[in-house]
Parts: sequence; C-alpha cells; structure tokens
Amino acid sequence: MSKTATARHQGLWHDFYEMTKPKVVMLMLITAWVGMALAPSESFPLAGVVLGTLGIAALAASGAAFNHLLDRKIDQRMARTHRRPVATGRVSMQQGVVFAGSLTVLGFIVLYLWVNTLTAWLTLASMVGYAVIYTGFLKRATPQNIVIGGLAGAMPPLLGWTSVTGEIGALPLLLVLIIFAWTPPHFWALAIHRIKDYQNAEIPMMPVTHGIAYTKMHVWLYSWLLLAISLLPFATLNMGPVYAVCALALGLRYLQWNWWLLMDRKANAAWGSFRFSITYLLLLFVALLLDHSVRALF
Ligand code: HEM
Ligand SMILES: CC(C)=CCC/C(C)=C/CC/C(C)=C/COP(=O)(O)OP(=O)(O)O
Repeated sequence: MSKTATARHQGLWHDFYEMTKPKVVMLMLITAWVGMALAPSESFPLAGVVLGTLGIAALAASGAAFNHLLDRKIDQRMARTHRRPVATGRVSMQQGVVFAGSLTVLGFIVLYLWVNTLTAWLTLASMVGYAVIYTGFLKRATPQNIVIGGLAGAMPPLLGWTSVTGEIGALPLLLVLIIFAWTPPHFWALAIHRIKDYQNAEIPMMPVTHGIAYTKMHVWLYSWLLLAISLLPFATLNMGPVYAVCALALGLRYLQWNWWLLMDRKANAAWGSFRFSITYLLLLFVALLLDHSVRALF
C-alpha cells in the first residue's frame, strides 16, 4: 500500500471510531459494569462480564454510528457537529451502513449465542430505541424527545445485570430510573448552551420551542426529582450509608449548579451544569460500587 493509501485507511478507521461516540459509550459501559458487579452470582461470571461488555459496547456503538448516518444533514448545520465524518462526507453512507450494520450483527450474535437471549433482545431494543425511535422520529418531532428517548441510554445497568443473571431485577430497574431522570437535565443544559445550533438546524429542543427560562426551570425541577430517585436504593435497603452520603452530596452539588443556572449566578452555568452532570453520574455509580464493596467486606 502506498503512503497516501495507508494514511487514508488509518483516517477511515479513526472516523469509524469517532462515529461510535466513544466517551458516551464508555460511561454507559461503566454503568453496565456496576449492574454486573451488583448482580447476585455464585462465582465470578467471566463469560457474562467479558462477552456482555463486548456485546453491549458493539450495539451501543452501532446505535451511535447509525445516529451519525441518519443525522448527517442536521449535523452539517450545527457548529458542534459539522466536522463529523459522515456530515463532511469523509465516510460515505455505504461505508457507514456497512460499519454500523456489522457492529449490530456482531453485538447481537455475541449476546444471543454466548450471553443470553434476554440480554440480546433488550440491548437490541435499546439500540433501536436510540437509533430509530429517538434519532429517526422523536428528535425531529417534540421537545420531549430526550425524555422518552432517554430510556434507551438508561438501560445499560439492567443490561449488565441480565448479562450475569439472565433475569430482570428490582435494583437494576432503580438504576435505570436514575439515569432516566438524569438524562433530561444532562441534555437540556447543553441545549441551552448550544441553542443557536438547534435553532439553525430547526430541531424542536426545549430551549428553542419554549425558551431558555422555561428550560432552566425544568433542569432545576428534574435535578430535585433526580436527588429523590437517587436515594431510593438506600430507602429500599439495597444500598447502605456510604452510598446515601455520596448520593446526597453529589445531588446537592448538582442542585447548586442548576440553581446558579436558574438564577444566572455564574457565567457559563449551562456548560458547567452539563459537564458536572457527567461527573455526577460517573461518581454516583462509583459510589454504588464502593458501598457494595464495603458491605461485602464487613
Ligand atoms: C437520549 C439521551 C441522551 C442525549 C440526548 C444526550 C445528549 C448528549 C449530547 C448532545 C452530548 C454532546 C456530545 C458532543 O459534544 O459531541 C452528550 C455528551 C455526553 N453524554 Fe449524553 N446524552 C444522552 C444520554 C447519555 C447517557 C445515557 C450517557 C451515559 C450513561 C451519556 C454520557 C455522555 C458523555 C460522557 C458525554 C461527553 C462526551 C464527550 O465529552 O465527548 N449521555 N450527550
Ligand atoms: C444499546 C444501547 C445502550 C444504546 C444506546 C446508544 C447510545 C450511544 C446512546 C447515546 C445517547 C446520546 C449521546 C444521545 C445524543 O444524541 P443526539 O443525536 O441528540 O446528539 P448529537 O447531536 O451529539 O448526535
């Protein structure tokens, strides 16, 4: 292969990687691992963990790649996304479909054959929920798009749990509920920060359809809801005081960010709230793991 052909080849794989939204998928996998770690199991469930991770990662990545394909026209009109591989034409539709389709098939087969059929169907449904229902329909139709579509992205703790147990449980459903309540304030803060993008692309996100003040109030109210829901694993005795203290501290800090946002107390509060939402979710799931480990030791 000539030097230019090699560089083109490497560039294509780099673009494919970008299409998988690696940082988002990484955080989803962390929530799935926590689901696996909390699941009851007699010995270390190596196959469920390794192959479950591979299958969930492949299907989540394929959803992200289909999102790049379906949204290429929208992405071209937004400053944040106009350099994306499909939007710029660096990756053709045909190449993108082969890549995303291969990931779908790989992820589904791994889960179906070597993990369990429940996890395979639930993960495929999550992928379709995000790539087809949210991206293809809801995103263009209603400012409640991410409230409904958020369920797909919230599923990984349950997918992790079912990879190991083959059954649905009450605790992973609570964890899904936490991410479900977290998603709207996570996204709306970014949508406030990037309102011009959504106006340009004519996407009916809440700040565009109902204004910034109304959206800030929603972010504020959802962060209260999130605080209450995040304490449910403690209230139901699934988690102990280590988790409760962490959930309370993180929830109060998130409320503080969203108070600053609501009251215009800080420059760039929308961006600050969005960034903190990611730290919040990561640390909340670390706290679940910590609490579980402490209680296993004592
Ligand atoms: C339908 C639900 C969701 C929507 C609409 C949404 C929306 C977004 C958007 C628009 C971004 C900015 C991406 C960029 O700058 O390219 C973002 C970033 C991010 N989201 Fe979400 N999100 C959702 C669910 C989730 C979930 C469930 C997780 C993880 C459990 C997550 C984790 C992240 C992370 C880690 C980033 C930062 C990525 C980076 O810095 O490149 N999101 N989200
Ligand atoms: C199997 C499984 C768990 C599937 C979930 C797949 C997945 C990667 C969901 C990502 C959620 C997300 C970043 C939405 C943003 O989409 P957007 O189109 O609103 O944002 P964008 O403008 O950055 O593309």
